[in-house]
Amino acid sequence: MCIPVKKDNETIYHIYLEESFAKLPEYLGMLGIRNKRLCIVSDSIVDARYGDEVAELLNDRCSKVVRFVFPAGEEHKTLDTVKLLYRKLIENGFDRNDMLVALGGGVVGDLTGYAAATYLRGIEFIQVPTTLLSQVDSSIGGKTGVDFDGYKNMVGAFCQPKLVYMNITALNTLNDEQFFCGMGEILKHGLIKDADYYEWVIEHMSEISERKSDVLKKMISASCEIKREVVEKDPTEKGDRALLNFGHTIGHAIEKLMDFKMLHGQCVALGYVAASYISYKRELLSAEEFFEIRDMNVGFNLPISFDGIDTNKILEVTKSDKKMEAGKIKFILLKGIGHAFIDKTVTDEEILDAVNYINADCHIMD
Ligand SMILES: NC(=O)c1ccc[n+]([C@@H]2O[C@H](COP(=O)([O-])OP(=O)(O)OC[C@H]3O[C@@H](n4cnc5c(N)ncnc54)[C@H](O)[C@@H]3O)[C@@H](O)[C@H]2O)c1
Ligand SMILES: O=C(O)C(=O)C[C@@H](O)[C@H](O)[C@H](O)COP(=O)(O)O
Ligand SMILES: [Zn+2]
Repeated sequence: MCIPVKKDNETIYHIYLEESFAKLPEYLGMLGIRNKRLCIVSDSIVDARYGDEVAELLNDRCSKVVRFVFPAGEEHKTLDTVKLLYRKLIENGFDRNDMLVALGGGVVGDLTGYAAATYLRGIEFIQVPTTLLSQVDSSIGGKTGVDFDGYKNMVGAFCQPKLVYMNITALNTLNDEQFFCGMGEILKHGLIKDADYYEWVIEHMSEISERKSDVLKKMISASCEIKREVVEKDPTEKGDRALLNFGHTIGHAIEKLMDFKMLHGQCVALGYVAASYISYKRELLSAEEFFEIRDMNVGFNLPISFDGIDTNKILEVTKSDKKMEAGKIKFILLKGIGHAFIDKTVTDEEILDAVNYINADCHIMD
């Protein structure tokens, strides 16, 4: 399956859904990519599983393959890691014609994309996403970047990949916690844009949890389509791309304050329960809709509460995220399932109330 992503009516890259890595050289060939130096960037876990296989496949296609591997985990999505990658590229004589290959989850993809955007003022890169989250979300749309002082994605650039190649069989080696993280962004896609898709995902909960490949294929391609449509219309987040940030305003604050012990997809899922709570209190969501959103997190092994962080601290960090405009937080709310909108009128009291709702230490959840 192939999904073209366009800019000004021209295809700028394709997203391929495959069942192995085998076709990667062929698609690179179709892009005219040959005799370049390639640097495969991976974290330690992905490199150990897939690094040799992918390097071997790419060997025939290029003049040199080097590998850059960093320790797995969000805490390594930093400028320090990017610096080590720049050094590796310089040591191996990488010039503007050469290319980076992001083989891994969203951490690898965001970091590699940022290095590609900045090394020699920009070289090409491709995304080979290996987690559910990166296949449905982070590999598409060209948001690249790293965290800074624990603040999420504070340093970054928009930089589009030349190709997104996903091997969905790689999802079989993901552990359950990481697999269900991807469901946070998938449920988000349904909640902000497509009520029918949201209901379809819920109806297929057991097949998804069992990782039935036909169902996963349908779900991944549907989510990729939703993300494609949003980023094509607004590639640099001047407007409606911000809808993809549903759940992230509070989610990013929790992620930081938990020192990345809670995973991105889990924090997003918690963040959208809080945002949905605000929507419910404003009577934009019915009680039935709100409780369905909350309870589906349980169904997909996603959290509905956290503990150990002060609610006021979350409000403070929320206000340091990127989504501030003229002192107001750009909040994403729902007006019914499938319809998200940007709202700049959410008050501190509403945020505190919503965060208290998901804060297990406040014991107000029924
Ligand atoms: N750029 C964007 O648009 C965008 C969108 C969503 C999320 N993100 C970012 O993505 C990151 C989260 O991505 P993630 O959830 O993929 O996390 P991740 O990259 O940390 O990967 C999760 C874990 O799974 C391991 N792993 C990866 N593929 C595997 C496989 N096939 N088998 C076994 N283990 C595997 C990794 O080594 C890692 O330990 C966050 O930094 C988030 O901010 C970016
Ligand atoms: O692609 C986007 O745009 C998104 O917002 C997707 C999010 O899932 C992703 O986590 C993104 O990195 C968050 O963007 P940020 O600008 O708030 O860092
Ligand atoms: Zn996200």
